[in-house]
Amino acid sequence: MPSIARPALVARRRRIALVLLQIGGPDRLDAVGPFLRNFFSDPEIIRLPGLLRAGVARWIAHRRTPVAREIYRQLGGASPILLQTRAQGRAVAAQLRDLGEVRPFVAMRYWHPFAAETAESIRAWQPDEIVLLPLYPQYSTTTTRSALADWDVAARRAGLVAPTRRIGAAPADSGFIAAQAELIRRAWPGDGGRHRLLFTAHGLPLSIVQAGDPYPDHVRVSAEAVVAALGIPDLDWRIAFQSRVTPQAWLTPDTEHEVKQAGQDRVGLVLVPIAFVSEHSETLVELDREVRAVADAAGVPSFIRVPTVGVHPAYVAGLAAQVRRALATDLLQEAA
Ligand SMILES: C=CC1=C(C)c2cc3[nH]c(cc4nc(cc5[nH]c(cc1n2)c(C)c5CCC(=O)O)C(CCC(=O)O)=C4C)c(C)c3C=C
Ligand SMILES: [Fe+2]
Ligand SMILES: [Fe+2]
Repeated sequence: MPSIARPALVARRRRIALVLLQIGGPDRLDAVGPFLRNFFSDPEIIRLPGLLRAGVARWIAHRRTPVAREIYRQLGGASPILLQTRAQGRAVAAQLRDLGEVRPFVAMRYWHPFAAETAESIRAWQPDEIVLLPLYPQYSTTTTRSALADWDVAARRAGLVAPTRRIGAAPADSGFIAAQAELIRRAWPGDGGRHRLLFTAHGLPLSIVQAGDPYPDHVRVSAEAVVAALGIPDLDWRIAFQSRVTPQAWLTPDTEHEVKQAGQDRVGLVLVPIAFVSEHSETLVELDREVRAVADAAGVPSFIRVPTVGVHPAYVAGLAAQVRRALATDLLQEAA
């Protein structure tokens, strides 16, 4: 018997676009210059009026380009951040299948895929709802607020009309903390020597902190939650800040300073990159090569760098739970 085509009676499943927001990184060496110009043109990063900012951005980017090119050359010419962010998106979406068709998208702040490109792809897919998930455990005006503002412009230009929910920072999210603590336990040396746990977070110019940025407080909240989860009696732990890239005063203590201090104190170091959730130039080059070389020169007896949470099941489960909570929130309530 020939089969007879039947009209589709199945209701269309709820379509949810899950948008992961991240910094982004150059995908080839020639992209390093334009990537840095985008970085320093962000009004949240260089807080000067338009024309002046454009000039300063070009100047700082020009000065930084040779250093950054060398960093990305050591990574094989490109940042691995996009591949990892995509893997995180797939992992979170896979936990949300019962909600409907959840499709992960990535919008990067300073390199492709830009928010404008992602917003166009989302418009073509016509979701019923959109959830914005900034991949910054600690809120900063320079990261979270900048990414959300960038998204808003892109979404308006693309004519996105689907209801949109945004997930806030969760520096003590139980999944993030459990994942980080588990990775530390796994890396902790069993040699009986003296060790110091050093939480290292991306730094911030002091002027931005003095203008009210809550980032250093959030970093402390994350570190204290991890220390509590570890439950190691008399644990020697500290927080430091890395990645100073402009001549202004930045948050202290500086990571390299703390590494030299560990050399003087003759304690081994276990470094935890607490503000990054994937591997990229800041971890693979700055920590694993540059900071490690400082530790060797300072006579630090042992140096261990804990991996970032990546697609750790506890972290992914924590993110999925945040998405569920956001979707269950009344949009009016969210706007309030
Ligand atoms: C004034 C400059 C910068 C501020 C403020 C800043 C804040 C900030 N950044 C991250 C996370 C990442 N930054 C990364 C690289 C990077 N950051 C800056 C400058 C500032 N960041 C530059 C110029 C660069 C490029 C690399 C370099 O020149 O050293 C990255 C890695 C990107 C990649 O390689 O894929 C991340 C991630 C946070 C969390 C943060 C504020 C809290
Ligand atoms: Fe940065
Ligand atoms: Fe850096």
